[in-house]
Amino acid sequence: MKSDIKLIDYLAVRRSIPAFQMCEPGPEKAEIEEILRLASRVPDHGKIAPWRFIVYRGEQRVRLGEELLALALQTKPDLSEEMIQVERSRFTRAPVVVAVVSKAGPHIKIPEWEQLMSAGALCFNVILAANANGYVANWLTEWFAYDERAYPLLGVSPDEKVAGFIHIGSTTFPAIERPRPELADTVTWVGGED
Ligand SMILES: Cc1cc2nc3c(=O)[nH]c(=O)nc-3n(C[C@H](O)[C@H](O)[C@H](O)COP(=O)(O)O)c2cc1C
Repeated sequence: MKSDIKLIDYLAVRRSIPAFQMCEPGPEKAEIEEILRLASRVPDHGKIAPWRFIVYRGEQRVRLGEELLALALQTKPDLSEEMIQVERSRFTRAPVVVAVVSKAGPHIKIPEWEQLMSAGALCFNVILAANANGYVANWLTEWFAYDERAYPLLGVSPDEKVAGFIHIGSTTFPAIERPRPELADTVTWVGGED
């Protein structure tokens, strides 16, 4: 169900819901397309779209969990039973997982850093667009975002980077407020302090 909360009220309370607190339903294909279309309206210096999406849905998420578990066992053969279940369920906690993949690289005009930041902004915009469509979301990376052995399984090329796996679904858990930084600790005023 689409949210009609006022933007300023939304921003005042916005929170992620952890992936392990998610459940069905997730967005259908047409809703996912709407979420990704809205999210793509992100600042992008040079209009080069240095990123792309991979959408993981359905039974393929089970396969991915098993393959990630096999990789995790290669690294640590004595994984506890609890961690085996954690690895297995990496892609099944949420009904839909969207990878935001950065294609940043050398460009005649646009610094690579700016291309990476656009991918980060895109991750957050996927969260906003999912929330606007009535779903909760969570931006995770986890070990396999940084392990190139996992890239072929995930459909990521060796010259790409994973900016985030955005988990999208529903929840029965309330969003609990968390501490936020004090402005005094994060803002430097240059003139006009009073
Ligand atoms: C780039 C990035 C990667 C993250 N990766 C993880 C992760 O792998 N595991 C985790 O528990 N949280 C991770 N987080 C934090 C979660 O997104 C967390 O739920 C979120 O920061 C909660 O804040 P919010 O409620 O204000 O959105 C990551 C955050 C960012 C920005």
